[in-house]
Amino acid sequence: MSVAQLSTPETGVLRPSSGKALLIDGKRGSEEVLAEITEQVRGLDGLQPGLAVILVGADPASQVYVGAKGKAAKACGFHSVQHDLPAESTEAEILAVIQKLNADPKIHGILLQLPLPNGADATRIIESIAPEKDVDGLHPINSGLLAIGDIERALIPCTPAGSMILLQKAAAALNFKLQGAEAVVVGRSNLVGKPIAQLLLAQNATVTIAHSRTRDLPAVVRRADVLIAAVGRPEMIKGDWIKPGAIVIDVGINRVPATDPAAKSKTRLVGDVAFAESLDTAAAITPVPGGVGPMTIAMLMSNTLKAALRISGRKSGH
Ligand SMILES: Nc1nc2c(c(=O)[nH]1)N[C@@H](CN(C=O)c1ccc(C(=O)N[C@@H](CCC(=O)O)C(=O)O)cc1)CN2
Repeated sequence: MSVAQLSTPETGVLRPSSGKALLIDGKRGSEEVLAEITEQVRGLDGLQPGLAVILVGADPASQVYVGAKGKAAKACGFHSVQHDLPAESTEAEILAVIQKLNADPKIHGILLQLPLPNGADATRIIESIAPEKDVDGLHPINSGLLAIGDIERALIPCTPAGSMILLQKAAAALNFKLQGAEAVVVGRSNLVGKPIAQLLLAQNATVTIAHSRTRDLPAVVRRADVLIAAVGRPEMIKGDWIKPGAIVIDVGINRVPATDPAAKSKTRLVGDVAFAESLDTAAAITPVPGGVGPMTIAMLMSNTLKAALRISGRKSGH
């Protein structure tokens, strides 16, 4: 099924030709966000938002994502820089780059692409980023603001922020109330699971965070009016786990071998949810690719603009 063919200009929520779930179009959602940012930047007299992305090592997927971030930044009219560091860089070397960027008045947003090579821990490096330039929203100051519900002041991690926009679009299209809804988040990462749980709480949803040690995960998922799948395991959540009428936001982006031997690529992307199996049960679902992924990059631009406006004193915050 081709998502592009099914696009409806009004909502960005698409009706597929088979099954009954609406498809939530993240590509379209991201284009809307990026167009709005580009427009705002044109009107910023004498202020050019600046984004710096640090890539340590040469992971091919990370190289693609970092490249896409730079391209989006330039398309929005931002000043964009990329720092490529060797995989064997020491923590002190990465910290030295961050210190320079913290002090650089042309840079308003700093992002360390994750994961670091060889599973290295990024905690101390992230903590060295000036909180007002932490456009990934991972510094403890920003996660703390989110945890206390101060969403206005926090810089919010990009994937959760983008997921919430798609969820709200689907809820509006279905006349579905998030307030009081049972939301289940599968995955407890600092990048996605925990922040998205906080954002759902802020919408007055009743939130459960499930994870690899959760007892009877299928039963927990079956309670979900809103399901956020962020486990990073290809198609782990089966169609018969989905509650009829649920809104499903699939954050997983997993590369698996292609099933069609005639396919151009030897691999294909799938989410954490068995998509085809879920179409008849869910009320709305994000596809992979073309769902949450593109929103991640759009929300990074949104955070960079927000940071630039605050740092330059044009908007309050922090
Ligand atoms: N510091 C960070 N590191 C990582 C983040 C992050 O938010 N901050 N998120 C992911 C990777 N990521 C951005 O960094 C990202 C992943 C996927 C996409 C995307 O648009 N995916 C497309 C498919 C692309 C493809 O063909 O491979 C889609 O889903 O349609 C954008 C950004 C981990 N690291």
